[in-house]
Amino acid sequence: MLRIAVPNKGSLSGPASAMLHEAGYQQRRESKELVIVDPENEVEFFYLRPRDIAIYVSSGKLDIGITGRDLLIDSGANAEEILPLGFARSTFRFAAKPGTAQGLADLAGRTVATSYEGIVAKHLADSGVDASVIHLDGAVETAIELGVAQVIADVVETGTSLRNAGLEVFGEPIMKSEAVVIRRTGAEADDPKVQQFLRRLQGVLVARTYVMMDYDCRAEHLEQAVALTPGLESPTISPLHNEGWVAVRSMVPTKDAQRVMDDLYAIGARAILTTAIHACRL
Ligand SMILES: Nc1ncnc2c1ncn2[C@@H]1O[C@H](COP(=O)(O)OP(=O)(O)OP(=O)(O)O)[C@@H](O)[C@H]1O
Ligand SMILES: O=P(O)(O)OC[C@H]1O[C@H](OP(=O)(O)OP(=O)(O)O)[C@H](O)[C@@H]1O
Ligand SMILES: [Mg+2]
Repeated sequence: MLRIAVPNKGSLSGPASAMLHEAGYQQRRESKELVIVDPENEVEFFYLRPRDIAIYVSSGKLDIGITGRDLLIDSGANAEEILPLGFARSTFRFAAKPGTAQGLADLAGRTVATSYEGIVAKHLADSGVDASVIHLDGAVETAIELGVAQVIADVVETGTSLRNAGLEVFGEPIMKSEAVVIRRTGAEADDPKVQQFLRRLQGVLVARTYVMMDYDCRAEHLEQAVALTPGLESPTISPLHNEGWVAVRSMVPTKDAQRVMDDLYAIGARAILTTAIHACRL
């Protein structure tokens, strides 16, 4: 049975369970459940604190886990990212009161408050900056107002939390993060159970990213049309009863679908339809 760690709280928890559910796996029904078995899919899910997941996976007791890239790196655990999942996207940045710091050099001799001590200490050491780091569990934005630190390093998504605290980011982003699937570094790469699990999640990612597009066009416009809708491999072309016309079927990135439909219409394509993809294996 494949043993998988799933975040039990915070920004990663809901979207991770939703993705697993979409991939056909059973998920827990209430938030107090710690472990569930999905016998049909031969998988056991362990609901763990997001910060602990890399540690469990690196110990080899669990085969794979879902966590944040920033949490994985911060943990320093012997685990590696094998599939980015596209949710819980954020950047990790320094911030301070406006006008008090412009770049890394301004950190020298100051105190940085953060929940991600591992990332910050390494970044400072790599940059040769001598600053102190103080660990706080959360709500680090308040540390400056309360005089515990002059600078913070924290997760930034919309920037609302920083704005509310009267702070501004400075310097280059320290890293970009999103939810990722991880496994123990050096674990057997082609374990068929792991590969099947990854294919299912990749199927969800594709279903979320693409729509299926169908349309009819005149044969003489086919090359132009196909250039607009090249698909993943190559589009399917079928003859129509009306001579000189063909039907085309191709996968199109959802974000481009409306523009592609306009462009197809402009070259004379008609009956242009898009439909959602619910699941797929590439
Ligand atoms: N506002 C946010 N937007 C996007 N991703 C976020 C946000 N806050 C945290 N994350 C991401 O979630 C992961 C942290 O999960 P964790 O559960 O520790 O924190 P949280 O979501 O802030 O929850 P909490 O602090 O309530 O426990 C990290 O990968 C982080 O980048
Ligand atoms: O840029 P934003 O959209 O405001 O999002 C970023 C904020 O979200 C998270 O905080 P959370 O609400 O989880 O509280 P925490 O600081 O206690 O973790 C993170 O720690 C930032 O504070
Ligand atoms: Mg948080």
